Order: sequence, then C-alpha cells, then structure tokens
Amino acid sequence: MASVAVIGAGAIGGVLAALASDRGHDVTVCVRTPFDVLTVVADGVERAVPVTIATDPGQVTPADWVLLATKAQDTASAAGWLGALAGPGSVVVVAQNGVDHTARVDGLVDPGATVLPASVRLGAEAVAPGRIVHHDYAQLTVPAGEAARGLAALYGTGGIGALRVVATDDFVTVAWRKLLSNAVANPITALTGRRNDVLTEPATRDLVVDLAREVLAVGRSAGAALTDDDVDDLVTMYDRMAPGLGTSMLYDRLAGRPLEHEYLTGAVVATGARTGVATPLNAAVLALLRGLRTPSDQVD
Ligand SMILES: NC(=O)C1=CN([C@@H]2O[C@H](COP(=O)(O)OP(=O)(O)OC[C@H]3O[C@@H](n4cnc5c(N)ncnc54)[C@H](OP(=O)(O)O)[C@@H]3O)[C@@H](O)[C@H]2O)C=CC1
Ligand SMILES: CC(C)(CO)C(=O)C(=O)O
Repeated sequence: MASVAVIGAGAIGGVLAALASDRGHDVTVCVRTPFDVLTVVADGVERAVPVTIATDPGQVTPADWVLLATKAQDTASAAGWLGALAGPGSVVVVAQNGVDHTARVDGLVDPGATVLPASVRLGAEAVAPGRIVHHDYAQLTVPAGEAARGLAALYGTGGIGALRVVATDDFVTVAWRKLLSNAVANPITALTGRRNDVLTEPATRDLVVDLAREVLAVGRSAGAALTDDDVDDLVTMYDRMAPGLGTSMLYDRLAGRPLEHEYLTGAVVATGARTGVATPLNAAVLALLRGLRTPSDQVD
C-alpha cells in the first residue's frame, strides 16, 4: 500500500483519488474548499470514497505519490501543499492540461523529488465541492521510465474503472496533441457558453479547423511530431463526442470561476511568438478570453 496525496479534489483529482483508493492505497485529498465526503458518480452510480480530507499543509507529511490536479493557474497557490508533501523520495505527477507541466512546479518541490508530467484523458465535472461526476475515460500518458512504471503499478491494470497509464517516448508530441484539442474546444465552448455540440455545427467548423491548424504549426515549431492528420482526427473526435458533455473551461465559465486560458491559448500564442509562427486567430481568441469578467458576467 502506498501513500497517495491528491492536491485539488476537483473533477480530475477526485477521480484519481477514487481510483487510487479502489486499489487499496492510503489516499489523502488536499482541498481548498472543505467538504465532508468525497463522492464520485459514474454511470449513474454514486459512491462515497474513503479518503482522508486535509485542509491545511500542516496536517500532512511527505507522500510516496503526490498528484497535482489543480487548474494550472492555481499551481503557485498549492506551494504549501507541495512543500509539505513532496519529499526527496516522492513522485509528483502534474495532472494538468497545457505543455509546460514540469516548469510549473519548478522550485516548489524538494529537488530530490521526481516530477512526472501527465497528459490527462478523462472527462469529469465537479458539480459541487467534493461531488464529482466521472463522464468517460481514465487515462494518464506520461514519459516512459521508472516513474511511469511505478505509476502503472500503483493503479494496477485492467478492471472496471481502472486508470490506464500509458508510457510514451515523446511526451512533447502527446502534450501538444492534447493542447490541439484544448486550444480549440475549451475556448469555443467557454466563449459560447455551450457544450460540445457547438463544435460540430457548420457555423463553427471553419473556426475549429483554422484554430487547430495554427496550433499544429506552433506545436511543430516547438518540436511536436504533429501532422495534418491530427487536425482531421480532431474534427472526427468532435463529431463523435457526446454532445451533452462540455470542457473544463466551460464548467469554470458557467460557475463563474477563473479560466485556464493563459496555459492553453496563451501557451500557443506565447510559443508562436518565440518560434516565429503567426497566431492571429488564437491571439483574437485569447483577447476575448482575457476580456471576460468573472464571476459577474452571465452566460446561459
Ligand atoms: N475536467 C476535465 O474533464 C479535464 C480536466 N483536465 C485538466 O485537469 C486539470 C484539473 O482540472 P479539473 O479537475 O477539471 O479542475 P477543477 O476546477 O474541477 O478542480 C480543481 C480543484 O483544485 C482545487 N484547488 C485549487 N487551488 C488549490 C489549492 N491551492 N489547494 C488545494 N486545492 C486547490 C479547487 O478547489 P476549489 O473547489 O476551491 O476551486 C478544485 O477543487 C486542469 O489542468 C484541466 O485542464 C484535463 C482533462 C479533462
Ligand atoms: C475533456 C477535454 C478533453 C475536453 O477538451 C479536456 O481536456 C477538458 O475538458 O479540459
């Protein structure tokens, strides 16, 4: 049995905590907004997850595994947790969207800790503090190596509801492929206030493709082995997605919470500026996202 601490028990953190608990590990969730019971709902079945709930870094000690699952912009605010939980033998899994996972925790964890960036494929929604709806998938893709093997062993293989851990030799490409999706779907759903069905309509199709082509060019300039097929695959994926589901940015917008745009669209624009790739469409979208006021503005 390993000790597992999850920082941020929202959509992703709540599911990762539940799946670790299912494997018999000793799980602590480190929360900002307190709640009494972590509840995960999957396929209409609701269950209370047996975890320890910590509300202050003074309550915790170094853990074998530290899973950081806050929004990227909240990483700095989790410094107290990271300092208390990540000792020299810990592995810190940065389970967030975007492309600069490792840099985000630079200086926030013990220099002896191993940092493992993770690309998250898992659809979930925090509908209230401590109450998580797990919609689909449960997969983390991480750089191949000893820590990846450890993470796979931690979560086990197979079984209903198990977390799939995939090891890759090219995390840069994996992260940019994920950003391709997030830099298109997240802003369009958040700005329109609509769920995934908005991505499949003729009115948005050109925008979807043109935004994706820009991200593709920037990702390639940053070393990602993306091809035109990735844009076609993205469009096919949107057409197959459940129309009633949304994105993490839409959920934040609907709840009046700050958005993660600087780490998604902002990362595309900043990388393009650095590598000399023009990003006029992503820059326009970024300007709109920066212009949103939360929580006072309203969407349907
Ligand atoms: N939701 C999804 O389907 C997917 C999300 N992702 C990515 O996963 C990451 C996590 O997203 P998601 O789970 O959706 O986000 P949520 O907003 O649902 O959860 C984040 C949680 O972090 C908590 N938090 C923030 N700051 C702190 C802190 N300093 N200390 C303790 N807890 C803190 C928040 O607390 P509070 O309740 O107070 O706000 C919240 O509960 C993001 O990078 C997202 O882009 C990736 C794939 C899919
Ligand atoms: C589920 C998915 C893939 C939607 O783009 C996501 O990563 C998010 O909501 O942030």
